[in-house]
Amino acid sequence: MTPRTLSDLHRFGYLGPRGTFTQMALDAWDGARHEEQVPFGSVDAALDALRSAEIDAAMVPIENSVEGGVSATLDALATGDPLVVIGEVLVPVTFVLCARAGMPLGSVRSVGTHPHAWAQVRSWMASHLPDAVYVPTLSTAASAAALGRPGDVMFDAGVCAPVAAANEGLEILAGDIGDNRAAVTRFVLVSRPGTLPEPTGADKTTVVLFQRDDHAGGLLELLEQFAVRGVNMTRLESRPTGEAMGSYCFSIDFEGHVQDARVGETLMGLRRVCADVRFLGSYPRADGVRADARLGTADHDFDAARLWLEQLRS
Ligand SMILES: O=C(O)C(=O)Cc1ccccc1
Repeated sequence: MTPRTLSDLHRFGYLGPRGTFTQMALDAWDGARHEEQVPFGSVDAALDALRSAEIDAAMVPIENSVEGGVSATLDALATGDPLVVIGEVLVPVTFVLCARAGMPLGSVRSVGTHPHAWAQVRSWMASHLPDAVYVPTLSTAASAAALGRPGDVMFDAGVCAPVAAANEGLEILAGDIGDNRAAVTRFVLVSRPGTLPEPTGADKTTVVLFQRDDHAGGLLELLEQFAVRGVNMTRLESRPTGEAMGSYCFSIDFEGHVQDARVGETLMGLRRVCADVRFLGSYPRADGVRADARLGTADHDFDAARLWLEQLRS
């Protein structure tokens, strides 16, 4: 199979509608700015469209600096037909409270937004609208779109990005209502296997690990595969597999590219001790931070050790 390159991607799906933070991430991705952008109502819908080749790539939220992992994305990537991450984008998030014209802040009884946005404005809501009922929506921009449509809506106000409120001609009741001004969300660009970005020296790799069985030291056994090869992890989450109570898999990001010797050795070690290792891609880091190979873990150290062993054997 000829490997696809990033320039072969032309139809980009994203968690919509227009005005989501995910669309901002897609706009920030150079290769997508002048290509077709297709909004989807949910992360699952976007990833299903990718699996059925309706689109070439999909931008989805994966992690927030305040709220942690986006379970819908982590679970959709851990199961089903394989997909791979080919890039990441970091977007600072700023929330506004908006409503149809003529709705004073004091009359707001219910607020619609995405669960991750709600979690990030909880303190502001507790002090300004303590009795407001929360109504979950599929995205932040979906709450603004509902308020912008004629007819009844399920809530009085929405929490979204300023651009989503402007798109729908809504009034801003309060700006910058996030509890943590430094909140950043990480989005990943996902494609089908066959696209593997070249190593840059500042890369990340994502895997999901499924253990063989539950035993004392089982997690340690996985972690030591990274430790002994000097591979630094940047995210570790356990997610239920859904098979039985207490059955978990581990979703892990770590520094390095599958082409790096220490990453290759780590993956082989994991393959030996796990029931299954799902490779979810190697891709350039959004922050460009280069990984420092600890003494004895650079590519040439592994090459020299292999040569030494070959000499012993001959
Ligand atoms: O709903 C959106 O706008 C999204 O892109 C998902 C999301 C929600 C809250 C914070 C960051 C991303």
